[in-house]
Amino acid sequence: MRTAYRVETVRTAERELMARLPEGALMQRAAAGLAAACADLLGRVYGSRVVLLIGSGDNGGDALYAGARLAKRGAGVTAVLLNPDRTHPGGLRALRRVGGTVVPPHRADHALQRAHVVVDGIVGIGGKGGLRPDAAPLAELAAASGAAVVAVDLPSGIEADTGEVRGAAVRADLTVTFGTHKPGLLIDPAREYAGSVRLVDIGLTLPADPDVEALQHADVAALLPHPAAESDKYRRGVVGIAAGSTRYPGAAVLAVSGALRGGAGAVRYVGPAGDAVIARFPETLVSDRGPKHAGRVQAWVVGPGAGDDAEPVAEVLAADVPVLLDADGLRLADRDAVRARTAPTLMTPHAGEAAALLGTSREEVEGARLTAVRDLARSYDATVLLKGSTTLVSGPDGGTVRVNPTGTAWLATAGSGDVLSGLSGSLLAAGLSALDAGSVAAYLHGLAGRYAADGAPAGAHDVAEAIPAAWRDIRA
Ligand SMILES: NC(=O)C1=CN([C@@H]2O[C@H](COP(=O)(O)OP(=O)(O)OC[C@H]3O[C@@H](n4cnc5c(N)ncnc54)[C@H](OP(=O)(O)O)[C@@H]3O)[C@@H](O)[C@H]2O)[C@@H](O)CC1
Ligand SMILES: [K+]
Repeated sequence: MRTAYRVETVRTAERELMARLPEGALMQRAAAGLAAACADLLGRVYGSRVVLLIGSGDNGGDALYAGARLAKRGAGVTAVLLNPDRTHPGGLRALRRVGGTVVPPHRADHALQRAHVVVDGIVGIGGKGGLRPDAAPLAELAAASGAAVVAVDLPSGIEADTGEVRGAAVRADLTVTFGTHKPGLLIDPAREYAGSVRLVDIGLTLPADPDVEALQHADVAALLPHPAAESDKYRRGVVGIAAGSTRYPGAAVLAVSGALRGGAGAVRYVGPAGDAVIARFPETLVSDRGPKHAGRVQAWVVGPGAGDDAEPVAEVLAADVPVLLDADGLRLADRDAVRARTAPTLMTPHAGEAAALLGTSREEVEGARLTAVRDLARSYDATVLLKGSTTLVSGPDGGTVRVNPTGTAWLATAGSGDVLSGLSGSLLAAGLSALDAGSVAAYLHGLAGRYAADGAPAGAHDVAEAIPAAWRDIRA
């Protein structure tokens, strides 16, 4: 599991550790890790040219000490001081002692143009808002220089706690972060600014519950349902799919295609697209009566391509089994009926649907995904999976939020959400909690999307067909 903690928690852990260590020890650990990462990037340190962008806090201190370590190994190091009077004094002394040079911001251009690596020590977890006017031009020069940009702790200008980007920010190729990931390094739009992320262990002791976590292969492998010897189809779970319409029969077919690959023992389809479903997947149990009379299921999926009929949504919400609400189902569901449910509910909106439910704009949701997913989960007392560039899953309490690490831009294709809802519903029927079903489905779906695309466009049905390969790889 990859975990991320917000700034307040990092600060507390930092204070506890600092009290037990000699002064400055923590910063030296950070600087050593940072210098090692820069050295790896440079390949050959001796004779290389490194430019440090230095703000007035400890983030700048880390960069200066790392610069001193590189200068000791023969790099030419130039520090650009944004605020000479408030520069970390020990770091500056260390750099000067080994021959590092210092220039003011208006003379940074020349050094930046010749740099191999630019180290962004403008601001770290002490920052608020986008870069200030004195720092923003340096970020632009760094981006234009062609040098590799290494962010110290996080790219300056992003919001560490939320992944928001509220103004100018540094675009890094590599971020060297200390003690723990910060939520902003895992969540878009900020994640895009971080490049690849390297974690340096500085010995922090962190609480059990992170703010954000990302499942890794081994976590998903442990959660995937596995049939026992005595399993029959009912014990493995039956998932009911109430989806599709005469206008959109394809949504039903795609949701069923996802459901068939999600571990449930059987898929029951209810709705007007039964003929299309049977033609493609003869193993489906098709019913032409409403969800209430369709027979027993262990979980329902309602909504993909369903049109305007609110009746099946209401019937499904009244069932005492886990329910997944997607697409039209989200629009047609009565909020109080969702809140009144005792069995788990999993809602799977994309940003536009989430915005409609929250009464805000799509841009607002995309810019503040972590806040949006938590707000929606609390407001509906449901688990919410917010689809998008970084898919997030929040439980009803808005506590630890899962971020999916396998997403790919190729998944932004028509019908891909229908496959995801069928897959998630199948995992719900197989007995996973709503949080696990949503995050495991997103993980498999993302991986399947990568396999299906393999560098070229792929349709939603290709993604569904690649799910078994993703599943096998995770279990391997
Ligand atoms: N935690 C740990 O365990 C460890 C932490 N360590 C390191 O310490 C870092 C935190 O250091 P920190 O607390 O000194 O704050 P930091 O990020 O340097 O920023 C403060 C300065 O930035 C300024 N500023 C603010 N907003 C700005 C903006 N938008 N644009 C431009 N400037 C802005 C602000 O200005 P002011 O408001 O004071 O005028 C103030 O001067 C942390 O990220 C890590 O690198 C490691 O050494 C060891 C282990
Ligand atoms: K930084």
